Amino acid sequence: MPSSLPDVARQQDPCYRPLDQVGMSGLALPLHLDGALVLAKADVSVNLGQAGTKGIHMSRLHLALEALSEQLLYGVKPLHHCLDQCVNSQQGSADSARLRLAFDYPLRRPSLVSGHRGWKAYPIALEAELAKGRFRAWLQLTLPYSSTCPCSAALARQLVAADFAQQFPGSLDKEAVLAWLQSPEGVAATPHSQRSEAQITVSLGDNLPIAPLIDLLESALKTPVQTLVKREDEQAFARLNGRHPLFVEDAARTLAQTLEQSPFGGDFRVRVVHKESLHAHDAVAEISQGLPDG
Ligand SMILES: Nc1nc2c(ncn2[C@@H]2O[C@H](COP(=O)(O)OP(=O)(O)OP(=O)(O)O)[C@@H](O)[C@H]2O)c(=O)[nH]1
Repeated sequence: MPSSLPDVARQQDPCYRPLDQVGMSGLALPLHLDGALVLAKADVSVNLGQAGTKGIHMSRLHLALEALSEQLLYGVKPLHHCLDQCVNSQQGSADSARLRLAFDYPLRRPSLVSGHRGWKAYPIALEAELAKGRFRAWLQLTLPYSSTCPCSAALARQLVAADFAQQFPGSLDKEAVLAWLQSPEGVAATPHSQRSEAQITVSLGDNLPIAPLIDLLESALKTPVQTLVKREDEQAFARLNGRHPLFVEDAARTLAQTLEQSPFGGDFRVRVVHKESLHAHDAVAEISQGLPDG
């Protein structure tokens, strides 16, 4: 860099106090993640621990991110190396760095029974910090799923049973029952169900198990939102919702137990949000182990 150029960021003055974090936010960064090319929004920063220094070498953080985008991310090591570069590039004025990479992770999901499949994008964030030599990383992911209210399901069944008894006293003519059930006045009640979200944070070891974690948690929830649906798939989905109704308490406990019993079971935080079709508000629940509440 020609030394003739003014370098305002390097000005020294006793009035310049240390800063907790200085860096860049919202930088567009393509990432190569185990077979998927994603476009991330990157936030990166270092602390400015040296009093009397005006600014950091901002471009050097950018250079570290550019180097990260050229690597294959099969684990968290490249994140550690990137943060190392950010700290070391500041010539002793920084001893910690933070990184957040937020992106949509595409996965092709099979239909329930029809043999088709469709893409789904999962909101993911990778967070990492290097603080005085200690590296830690976390994976945040959001899983959309369907939740059918267990109480509403029981109330609906009671109504349908009562209508049945009234409609078909004594005999049970199967054909007649089916015709009635398919008629507009046949199904007197359906439980309320709604789009719901599981917001999961897990601490990471060396690996970056995004797809395996999604598979594990979706199979635990039983009713993830679907991609390509034929009528046979929709009927199978109706059966799954009927068989596995979920309060927010059930969803939070199921996900926490699944994480505890899995290889990913380090520190975690589970927050579930049911965007209730019964209310104008959401039902929420949270459980965490080793991580601060959200
Ligand atoms: N520290 C800092 N730099 C900023 C800010 N906004 C823009 N920049 C610019 O970031 C550019 C790159 O910063 P540097 O890394 O210092 O660039 P450089 O000095 O040419 O490169 P090095 O010699 O490697 O430091 C400079 O032109 C700064 O003016 C800011 O808010 N803080």
